Amino acid sequence: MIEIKGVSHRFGRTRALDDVSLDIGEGEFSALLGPSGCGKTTLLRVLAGFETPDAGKVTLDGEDLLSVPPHRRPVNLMFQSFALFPHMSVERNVAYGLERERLPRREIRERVDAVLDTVGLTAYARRRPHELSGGQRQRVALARAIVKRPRLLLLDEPLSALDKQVRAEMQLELKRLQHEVGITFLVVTHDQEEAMSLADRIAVMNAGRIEQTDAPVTLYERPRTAFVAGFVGANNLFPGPDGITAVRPESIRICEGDGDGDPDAGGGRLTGTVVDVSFHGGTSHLAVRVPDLDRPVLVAVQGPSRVISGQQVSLSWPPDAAVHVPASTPVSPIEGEEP
Ligand SMILES: Nc1ncnc2c1ncn2[C@@H]1O[C@H](COP(=O)(O)OP(=O)(O)OP(=O)(O)O)[C@@H](O)[C@H]1O
Repeated sequence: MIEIKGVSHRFGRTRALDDVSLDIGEGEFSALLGPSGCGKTTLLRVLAGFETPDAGKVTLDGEDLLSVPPHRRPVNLMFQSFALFPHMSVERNVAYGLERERLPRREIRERVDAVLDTVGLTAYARRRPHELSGGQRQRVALARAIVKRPRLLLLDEPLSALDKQVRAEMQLELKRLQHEVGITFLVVTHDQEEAMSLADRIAVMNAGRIEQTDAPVTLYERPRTAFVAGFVGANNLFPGPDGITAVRPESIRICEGDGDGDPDAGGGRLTGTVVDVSFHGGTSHLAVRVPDLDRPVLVAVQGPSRVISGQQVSLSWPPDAAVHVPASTPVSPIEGEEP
């Protein structure tokens, strides 16, 4: 549906977008994932029409989108801050965009009622934003974005203002909604767990570039760059002569002592000292300091850990647990500057 091809954009010497290409299919739930400042918001702004890129093309169903003014694009951007009108009731907030389009009153009424029902806010239609919880305000913002029936809904860090529990609820809600309304969603987040739980496909961005676009499981199991391996989920990155070997914490077996005779060894083996153990309910996380490695090795085990801090342990993993990625040269988003 949407094709982004070779889009680049600079702010002064900052390369906010550097030759970005991405296809988004109809009805897909995609995510742009990357650290702060990597260009995610700039790409959304390009799609919404608030920024004109220096180079590249964007098409919607094969037609140029960049020459279409923002208010004529079938694209809606939902902001981080929700930007609700404080003096208007929930239903007026939701109706506002349709009133501006001068739609017949009856149609506005019907569409607003239907969308409030979809987001579960019918009982709150007369309230003002300050009389709502954070999660409810989030739903109003969503209702307002969906009621206009855009082809593409862009969501910039949609859940960042919510506390952890409401966030988890709203993640489920967002997925259900997307399914129900059949609108194509593109969400921006710097939270990899959120991207993994929401999206069918994730584009991982780093310094203005997309490093890999894949389904969450593929990104996790087959990262193609060291950045993706380190950013998507916890990982151990071991430098080697011809690249980096990435081994997930849950793939590492831990044995007390030097581990002689461990039948699983074959991928790799290291010995070290446990420096931290933390219990997370279903799993425990251990940090093991290994001579010659800058960072402790992370190990995840099921349930409580039998091993305690200060103990000598051996770590091993089977050959198929190791993913080899090229040692990427770090890139700087600032033109001409050393990273
Ligand atoms: N209007 C602007 N003028 C100058 N530089 C800008 C402007 N907007 C963004 N930038 C720079 O462009 C780069 C990309 O910014 P962008 O807002 O797209 O990042 P982001 O990935 O959305 O970050 P965050 O997660 O922190 O919102 C950053 O280095 C930022 O400082």
